[in-house]
Amino acid sequence: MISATGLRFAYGTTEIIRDISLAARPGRVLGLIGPNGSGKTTLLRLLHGGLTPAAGEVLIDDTRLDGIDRRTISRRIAVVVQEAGGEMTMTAAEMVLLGRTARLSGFQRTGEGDIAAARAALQRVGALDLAKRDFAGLSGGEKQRVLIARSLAQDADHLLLDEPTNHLDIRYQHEVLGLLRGLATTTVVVLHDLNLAARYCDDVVLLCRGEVAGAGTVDAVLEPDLLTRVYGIGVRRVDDADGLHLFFTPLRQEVA
Ligand SMILES: Nc1ncnc2c1ncn2[C@@H]1O[C@H](COP(=O)(O)OP(=O)(O)OP(=O)(O)O)[C@@H](O)[C@H]1O
Repeated sequence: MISATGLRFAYGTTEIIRDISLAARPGRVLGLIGPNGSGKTTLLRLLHGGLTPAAGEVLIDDTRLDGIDRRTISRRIAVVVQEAGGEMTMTAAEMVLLGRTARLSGFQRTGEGDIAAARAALQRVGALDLAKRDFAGLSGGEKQRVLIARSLAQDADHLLLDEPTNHLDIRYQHEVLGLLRGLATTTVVVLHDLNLAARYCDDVVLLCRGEVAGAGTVDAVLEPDLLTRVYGIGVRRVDDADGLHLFFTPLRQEVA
């Protein structure tokens, strides 16, 4: 479980996160949604210790995050962030193996079991055929799947992902999010696509200018009036046997 209470964070004098509290539970997917610049990435970084809050606290299974050493954090929390991996010279399989390294202690080296786990993770994201390819030479979507495989190989009990569907084609968007949905981990995912959030998240936190504009189940938060207020776009919602679906229409602009 990941819980945060009264989080505040500022870049310089500009407060970006204003008194945010949330709870993410094992076996559930919590979506962080909200307009550009509303603070989703900043909040995600606060949740894995990439940034330190000015106030408030983050608990990982009842232990304060700032009291857990870096090594334990990197074993227990797997993170998939935007543009990770850079131009490092390694194969896709080696990139995924890095997820296993986080689990090893001291002078332990990766062994047969780690290689098998890395292969299994690549297979789960449909990327086993990329194993021997140079990571830097992969397409954006291929890299993204390899990085998700790395986080799965880590076998952490907490999984945080920043826009994991970025660069993925429509099939892999659904496959990857469907895969996340089936995990026993505590999963927190930043998503822009509200229909994907509707389908694959259990709960969502809707951010607006660094504050929580709505939090709860997908059904409760993805309400047209609230979404129109936060995003400034017309929203129509249709609920059917397949779940809830949102349709968007630009609001008419008043021209001065
Ligand atoms: N390193 C930084 N220094 C100064 N301001 C920053 C920095 N990183 C982010 N910000 C600002 O903090 C605010 C929140 O950014 P953040 O990336 O958390 O938003 P977001 O909701 O993830 O946005 P997006 O949907 O566009 O990815 C934005 O106004 C952004 O310009």
